[in-house]
Amino acid sequence: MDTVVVTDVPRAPLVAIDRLALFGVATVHEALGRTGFLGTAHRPTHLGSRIGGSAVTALCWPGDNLMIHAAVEQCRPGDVLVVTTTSPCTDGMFGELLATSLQERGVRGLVIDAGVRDIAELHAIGFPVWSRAVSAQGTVKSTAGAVNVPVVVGAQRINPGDVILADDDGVLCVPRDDVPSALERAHARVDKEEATRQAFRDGQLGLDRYGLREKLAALGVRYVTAAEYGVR
Ligand SMILES: O=C([O-])CC(=O)C(=O)O
Ligand SMILES: [Mg+2]
Repeated sequence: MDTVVVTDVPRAPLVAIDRLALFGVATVHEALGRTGFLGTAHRPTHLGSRIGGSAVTALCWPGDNLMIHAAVEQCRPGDVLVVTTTSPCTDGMFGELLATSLQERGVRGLVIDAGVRDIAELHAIGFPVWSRAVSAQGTVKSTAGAVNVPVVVGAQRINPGDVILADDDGVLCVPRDDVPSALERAHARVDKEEATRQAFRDGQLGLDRYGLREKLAALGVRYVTAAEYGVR
């Protein structure tokens, strides 16, 4: 591993990130052809939070948060810190003190492929975290790692400067170059969903709206009465 701290990573424009974040994780994931989702392991400490920001990455040794401290210095307003470890770890590598430091730098939240602690205090200061675990287990500050190198979290490779979206549905990575097309496609999807929502309110069924009756027939699904099926 290169033990480096990479500075001055390019970011997407904040106005574009903010617009994308409003759509939410599920919509942007669908708009991108169902890509970018980190998986189900990262759960929010604060239900109801929805954030978007540019990734600053920290690659740490398990049980060692030295590189989180190094990463804090690289954070700018509108960033999201993404922390992972060189081997699996659930220790509470991050808590309210680090969150206070990140908040002071305008960071919007943390995604950590390890544990977090001080949950009550994180709630009190309003700093949202998506983590693999909650754990009081403390850590040391001893081993060199890296800041702002590409990392893999869950199923995704995250490059520093990629856009991270996070809400109650989980965490999504949008490659920085894909932000303009993601915005366009998310808009189109929202318009389509609004038309579908109205149709459902008006009583139309998904079976008819999506042409699924024909699909069921083609798949050989038969309709039988309860009596025919032997239901009393
Ligand atoms: O200090 C640590 O190692 C983690 C923590 O609890 C905090 O940031 O408040
Ligand atoms: Mg603490």
